[in-house]
Amino acid sequence: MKYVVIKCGGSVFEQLPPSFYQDIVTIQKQGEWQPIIVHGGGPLISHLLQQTGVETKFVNGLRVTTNEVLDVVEMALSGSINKGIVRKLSKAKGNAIGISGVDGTLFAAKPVEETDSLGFVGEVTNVNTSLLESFVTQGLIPVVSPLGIDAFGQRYNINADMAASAVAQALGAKLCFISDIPGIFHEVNGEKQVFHQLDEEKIEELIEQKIIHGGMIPKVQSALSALYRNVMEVSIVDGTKEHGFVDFMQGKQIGTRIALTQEVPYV
Ligand SMILES: Nc1ncnc2c1ncn2[C@@H]1O[C@H](COP(=O)(O)OP(=O)(O)O)[C@@H](O)[C@H]1O
Ligand SMILES: CC(=O)N[C@@H](CCC(=O)OP(=O)(O)O)C(=O)O
Repeated sequence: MKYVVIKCGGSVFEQLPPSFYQDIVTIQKQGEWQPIIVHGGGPLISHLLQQTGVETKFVNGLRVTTNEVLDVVEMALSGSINKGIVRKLSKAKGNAIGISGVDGTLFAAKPVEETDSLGFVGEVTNVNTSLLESFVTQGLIPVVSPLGIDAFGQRYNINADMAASAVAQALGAKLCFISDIPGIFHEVNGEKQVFHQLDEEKIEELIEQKIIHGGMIPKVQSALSALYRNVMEVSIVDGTKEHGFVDFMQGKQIGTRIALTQEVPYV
């Protein structure tokens, strides 16, 4: 079975055309590629936290997550957003199942390395691929919210780009990040110029120059770790454009494609 993991960013939900969901259903029904959606929802989480008067802070694109924040993250991602996507796919005559990474230990998780100052921010240590495969075998499109769980039942908030990358790595899938920008760009004389292709060296340079910043940092890092481990193709695609996902599937030049120039050290 060939899989394509589609990561839908919270930044773009409101702007996605109905054709986006129809295209996913069409690809699934054609049968060659099985879509799996992993979604974010950062803006809704921030909005709800603001409404409840809880402070929210990001470090290198990752949200500092206390237990209080976790409650809101779970409610927003595994509730409202996850079920909203399932309904939209259903409206597009698709059959989807919405689950969180906690269900069936889809995402076994541990605290992210580097720092413990991020609180309950996790990274995926294992993906329960047989669970995903069993849904797909039944003709369902999995829609996954990025929370994980450890052996002690502790839940973690996982950046959705990192979660999508982990799924793509586990399945050897293609990976498509759907976001609200035309691709990774820099500004030249006030005009946005999109990089159509980037490799690991250029990405490092752009992060150092702060041209890549904020939420784009975990996205490019997730893209690179996917390419180092088993993922054949990664692009960042503009979800606001009609049929961007189909163009990606057809290998057209669209958004920013990330590709390695150096040899993959291991697969
Ligand atoms: N060089 C860059 N090119 C494009 N977007 C960038 C760049 N650097 C930072 N960004 C930011 O990254 C955002 C996309 O990441 P994020 O907010 O996490 O979105 P999503 O919810 O789609 O994952 C863009 O909206 C933009 O503000
Ligand atoms: C640890 C961490 O930062 N988790 C993210 C999870 C949601 C997410 O990644 O949403 P987007 O894809 O819309 O950015 C957060 O709390 O915002």
